[in-house]
Amino acid sequence: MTKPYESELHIALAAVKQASLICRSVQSAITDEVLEKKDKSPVTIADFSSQAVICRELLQAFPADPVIGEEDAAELKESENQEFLEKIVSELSVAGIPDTTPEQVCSWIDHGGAKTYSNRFWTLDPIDGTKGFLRKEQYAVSLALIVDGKIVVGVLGCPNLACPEDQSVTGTIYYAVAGQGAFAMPLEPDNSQVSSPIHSTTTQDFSESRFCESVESGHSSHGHSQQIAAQLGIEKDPRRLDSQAKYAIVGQGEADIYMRLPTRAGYREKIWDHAAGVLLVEEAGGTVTDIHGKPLEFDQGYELANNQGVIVTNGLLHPKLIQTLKELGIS
Ligand SMILES: Nc1ncnc2c1ncn2[C@@H]1O[C@H](COP(=O)(O)O)[C@@H](O)[C@H]1OP(=O)(O)O
Ligand SMILES: [Mg+2]
Ligand SMILES: [Mg+2]
Ligand SMILES: [Mg+2]
Repeated sequence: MTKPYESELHIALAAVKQASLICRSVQSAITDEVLEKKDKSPVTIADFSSQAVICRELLQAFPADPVIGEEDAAELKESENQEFLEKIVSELSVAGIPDTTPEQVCSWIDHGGAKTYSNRFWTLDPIDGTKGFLRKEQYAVSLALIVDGKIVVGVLGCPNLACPEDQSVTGTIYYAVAGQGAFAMPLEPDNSQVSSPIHSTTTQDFSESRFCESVESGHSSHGHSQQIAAQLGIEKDPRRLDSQAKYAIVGQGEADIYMRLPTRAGYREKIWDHAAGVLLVEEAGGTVTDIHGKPLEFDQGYELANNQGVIVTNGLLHPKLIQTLKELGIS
């Protein structure tokens, strides 16, 4: 008997793996090849290459499924970016992807251009933590399937994160299917037999807990997290790392808490920055809400329009943390 979403998981794992290996190869060679987006954030050859290969796989396997991805090919089609596009095409062709013409690559990328909610869709962040990628630190390739507003499959490729089972191996793929648990396996070699379950911690005492947060103080208020830590008696130094790798760190019990505290009231989190990570942590035994303690709503389009910030814990620490945010006037 097949398990629910078995074929979706199989395709998602293969796609994220392929993209993660391409990102890894671009990262080892990267110089200063960055395009600045309209919101001034960076995007690289690897972001576009990753979105292209994952959308190509999804298009072949599930042609009717929309993909709400972070990137689109509009800027790549501008003549001044022709050389940049050529580099993406060449990266994909070196990786053995057939039919790589500039037009085909743009059309794969634009397959990820859906922006509105539907009852079954994928959401994709081809590189989450592009700034971490450029610093040669942490980043993640993140893909999730959402059905009727619920995250049912989540796959997170973390090419620079040590494998929980064997710290000498760098590069881990995490995955979860709703109701089936959360797992980690090495990105290489290709052997899905070696996947092992991950679990969040059972820490109940804040003085023994560790939290993680973004490296970027513009993405999450470090001042507020320090205030919360002082109030709750958290003594350990926070771990700062880029991307949804933070969800993996809580999911595998290396930290008890991940705080993402709004820096400005108007910012709305994007679904592709959270979906895979949320399912991973929930299936590992943890809890995810916004700063008000409300569940994240993945049926609002490409943004978490009804939520502010994100709080992730092992579950046990959740109520007190949410209460403290309120008491300190942060939520
Ligand atoms: N003001 C902001 N608040 C929260 N997250 C942000 C903000 N600006 C950008 N981001 C997103 O944070 C993610 C990186 O997370 P982290 O800081 O935890 O590594 C990126 O996906 C980035 O989006 P984008 O990909 O558009 O740059
Ligand atoms: Mg992102
Ligand atoms: Mg991204
Ligand atoms: Mg980005």
